[in-house]
Amino acid sequence: MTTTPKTPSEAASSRFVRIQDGELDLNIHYNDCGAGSETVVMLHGSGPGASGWANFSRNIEPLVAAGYRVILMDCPGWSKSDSIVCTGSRSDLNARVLRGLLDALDLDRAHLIGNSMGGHSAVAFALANPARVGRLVLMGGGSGGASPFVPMPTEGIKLLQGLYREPSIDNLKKMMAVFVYDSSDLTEELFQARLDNMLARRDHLENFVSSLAANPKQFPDFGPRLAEITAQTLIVWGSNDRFVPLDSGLRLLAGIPDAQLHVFNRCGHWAQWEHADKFNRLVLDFLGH
Ligand SMILES: O=C(O)/C=C/C(=O)/C=C/C=C(\O)C(=O)O
Repeated sequence: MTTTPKTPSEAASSRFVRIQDGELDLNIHYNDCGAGSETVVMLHGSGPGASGWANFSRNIEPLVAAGYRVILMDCPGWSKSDSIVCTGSRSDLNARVLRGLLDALDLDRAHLIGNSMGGHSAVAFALANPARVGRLVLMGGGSGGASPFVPMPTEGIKLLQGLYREPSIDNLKKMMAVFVYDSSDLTEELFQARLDNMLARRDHLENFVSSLAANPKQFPDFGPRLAEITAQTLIVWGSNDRFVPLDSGLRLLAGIPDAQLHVFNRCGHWAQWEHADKFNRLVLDFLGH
């Protein structure tokens, strides 16, 4: 009889690692779930109060049950990881930290699933460490750069930056209303958890604002380098994404040689949450399970 691997709780899977690389010396938090010969790393988005565990709450269990080891890395400046002012490319900073984490865990290679900033960071990692990437899944992100169709910064990013500057429940609700297609799915419990996460780390909020002031373009445009990506790539987007518009996904599709794009209607910036069941099936099929 086979037994389905169980997903541990956040507390039971919570770990820290110290990453030292050149001028970087950071205590980084991650969750380590499941066991398997293949590892999937999930990288969260850049919203205030985001974390790997919160961004991927609907996706961890199916991957663990399918036999993957799932690692959720909290990027520097989010959740229980150390805070930082980032004056250069945040995508590349996160990629360096991820390389340090994989080294510390003795992992040569992993599949990467990145949401928004996590997608930008996954692409930065794939460009710098091509041999260490299995397959790439990019949702609502993968490269910075301007949209020819939508005013930039987008309405969602303006609300996100406003929330960093004035972290209040009203500003959180304003941002979340634009974040997903159907905001009736958002519960008071979810708002409260997110607000608690934000307010628990005011240093992260202040450092994000200082980072933006020092360098408004935290996520560089990888457009000219996308053809270098050798990993098979699944791009997933919501057609109603008001944070990072769908044409960014089309640019990734045009640039990454071995890529496919799946677009959900009635979906905003959180495809892995808004269409979790279909998203999980897509990803498991793409990864080969
Ligand atoms: O500015 C960008 O290109 C990226 C924006 C984000 O990463 C926004 C992400 C928001 C979340 O995923 C969140 O959970 O708040």
